[in-house]
Amino acid sequence: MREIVVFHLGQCGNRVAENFWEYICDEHCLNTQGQFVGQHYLPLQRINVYFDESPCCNFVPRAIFADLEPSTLNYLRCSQYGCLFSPESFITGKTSAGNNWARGYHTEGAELLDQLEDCTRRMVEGCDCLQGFQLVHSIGGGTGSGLGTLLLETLKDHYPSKITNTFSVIPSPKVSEVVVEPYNSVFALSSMIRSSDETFCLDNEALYDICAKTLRLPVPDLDDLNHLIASAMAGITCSFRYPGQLNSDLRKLLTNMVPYRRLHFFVPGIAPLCGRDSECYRQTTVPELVYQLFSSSNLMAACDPLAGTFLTAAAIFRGRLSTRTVEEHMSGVRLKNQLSFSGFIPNNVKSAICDVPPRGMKMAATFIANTTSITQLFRRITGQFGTMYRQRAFLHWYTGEGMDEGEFTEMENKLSELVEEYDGYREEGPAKETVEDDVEE
Ligand SMILES: Nc1nc2c(ncn2[C@@H]2O[C@H](COP(=O)(O)OP(=O)(O)OP(=O)(O)O)[C@@H](O)[C@H]2O)c(=O)[nH]1
Ligand SMILES: [Mg+2]
Repeated sequence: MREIVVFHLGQCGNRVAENFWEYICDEHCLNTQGQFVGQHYLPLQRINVYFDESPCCNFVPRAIFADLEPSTLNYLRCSQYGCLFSPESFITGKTSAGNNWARGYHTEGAELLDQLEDCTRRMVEGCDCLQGFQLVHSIGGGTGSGLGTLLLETLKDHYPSKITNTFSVIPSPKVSEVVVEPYNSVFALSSMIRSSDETFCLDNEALYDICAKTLRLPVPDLDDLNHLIASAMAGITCSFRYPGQLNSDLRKLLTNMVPYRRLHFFVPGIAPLCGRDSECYRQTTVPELVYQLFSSSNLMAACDPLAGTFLTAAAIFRGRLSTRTVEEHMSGVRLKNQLSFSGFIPNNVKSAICDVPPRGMKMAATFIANTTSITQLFRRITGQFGTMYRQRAFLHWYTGEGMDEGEFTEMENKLSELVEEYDGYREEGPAKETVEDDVEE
């Protein structure tokens, strides 16, 4: 079996953990104790990807939870699924990194690294054939961002042949009022260009807009955002968890989605969109799912795909659907749409069907896009970074933890180079006439 070890770091990472594992347990028919209560064999077939089977025949998530402050982990332990997790996989410090990347990377966070490494080694030793690591964290704070960066770099050193995949929550002023988040984000992102192989950008800005505009929630809270994140993570990991051909493990995902090593920042999307307490607001059909997948209001990063070029894309449909209908509509989008797809990567839009729909739905779909329009998100963050840095604002919090000013410029430049690289692959959209011709056909 091809196992994955999952890390949840910091407040955000551990809050998302609660939703994610609840979702996964539900899909694989595990109760809150990790006992299998299903009727069929299918949910068990690849359960080893995310779970270890304990001697008492229950399944234990192969996950490690760490935070510099104890409260988040205590909360997770006391949650409905709290006793599912092994007590040995919880690692805490005494006080938070105070939204300071440098405290997570250089000082306080670094002190937890040994424990994290030990715990990882134990888990890896228990694996038959580890495929890689997944990290769930936010990049706006101190622990998930700073310790997360440090952990990714350490994993790359110790396990160079394994794949590192992150689910990274990008900060937005719509959700958080902490001013130094652009600093923390640029530091984390600039390291992740090398230390992560695949990054799913979960942008609080876009998630907030989905809640407020599409789901019409009057005051979206973090649980609402996390519900969307968990749905996307379940959809993305569905191809690892159920038998199938497309992107069936982390390496295949890498091969299909990353044409250039550094350009591995993906925009996920899901359809239909549902709130955590509400049924999906209408029945869907395949054409509608496809339409929604490609629309910017369903994407979980605030960027407009019309403004960029798709380098690669993958859509995973769930439910009992006809392959032909799905293929027809997917290729229809390519032809009839104003969207532009990279001309020099043939077959860069892939789709697959998993027979098992998410609980309570007839059909659903998840989208993963590697699009040059992700630069809109990077520009937003570097813009905020630049404004503060030119004024030398809040620098002492970082220099006090051992950073020097040169590092600020260096990391800002790394991210700007990445943006330029993406821009280099942007192509002009299809000419107006060809679009109209295709529609008439
Ligand atoms: N979507 C989502 N975002 C969150 C959540 N919790 C925090 N955030 C965002 O994450 C950023 C702050 O990071 P945290 O995860 O709270 O920080 P941390 O990793 O615990 O680090 P320190 O508290 O500084 O030690 C802000 O941008 C928040 O908006 C959550 O549950 N869901
Ligand atoms: Mg915290």
